[in-house]
Amino acid sequence: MPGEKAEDSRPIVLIGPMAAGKSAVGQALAALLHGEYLDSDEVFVRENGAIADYFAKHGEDSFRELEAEIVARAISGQLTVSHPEAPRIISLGGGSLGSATSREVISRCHVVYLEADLATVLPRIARDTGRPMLAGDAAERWLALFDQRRPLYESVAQLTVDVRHGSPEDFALEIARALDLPGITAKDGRA
Ligand SMILES: Nc1ncnc2c1ncn2[C@@H]1O[C@H](COP(=O)(O)OP(=O)(O)O)[C@@H](O)[C@H]1O
Ligand SMILES: O=C(O)C1=C[C@@H](OP(=O)(O)O)[C@@H](O)[C@H](O)C1
Ligand SMILES: [Mg+2]
Repeated sequence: MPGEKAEDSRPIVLIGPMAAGKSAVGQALAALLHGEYLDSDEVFVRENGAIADYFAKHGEDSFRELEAEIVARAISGQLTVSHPEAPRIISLGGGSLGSATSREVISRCHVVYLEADLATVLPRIARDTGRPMLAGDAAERWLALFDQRRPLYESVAQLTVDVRHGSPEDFALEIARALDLPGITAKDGRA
């Protein structure tokens, strides 16, 4: 019908560096859209225990293999428990795009890159947050990994959101509007 937005069942996938807010924004977006929220790290922990413990026992390569399998299962709908037509919002771990398979798998989704900087994430990573990739000098590690991974984020992003100033709810609304999702108006978020 004229003026009506077409249904679009592609999942919305949030990517970006550690502590940018992928999980927080993903949850806010799922709440806004009455959709299902999935988080690759949460699935990993449910199935394998704490990420830091897993790294210590089995190493990063083994973590990445399992992470890529989880991403594939999440995108394909194998982990979905809600109504098949409910919007799906999937937050990925910051290092998941190192996998070429995962980059390929998410190319069929709305891919939203949460772009942050060190000043924004510093208060969030200053204490131990259970992220083994930030062991040692967390700020230095974050910057080095961001430098290395930024081209990957940029290469797959269909929408980039600057998350330096605002709340997860602000960014959720910004994403919903930018993707022109059914049920969202420019004014207040819901049709
Ligand atoms: N926009 C925001 N403003 C304030 N705090 C935030 C914001 N986004 C995330 N946070 C907080 O920062 C921390 C890291 O966020 P998280 O969503 O886990 O990041 P990611 O999943 O990208 O690693 C959490 O404690 C979260 O509540
Ligand atoms: O960037 C990374 O290599 C990692 C990011 C983490 O997820 P967040 O980006 O949600 O912190 C988690 O997957 C793991 O600790 C490794
Ligand atoms: Mg997260």
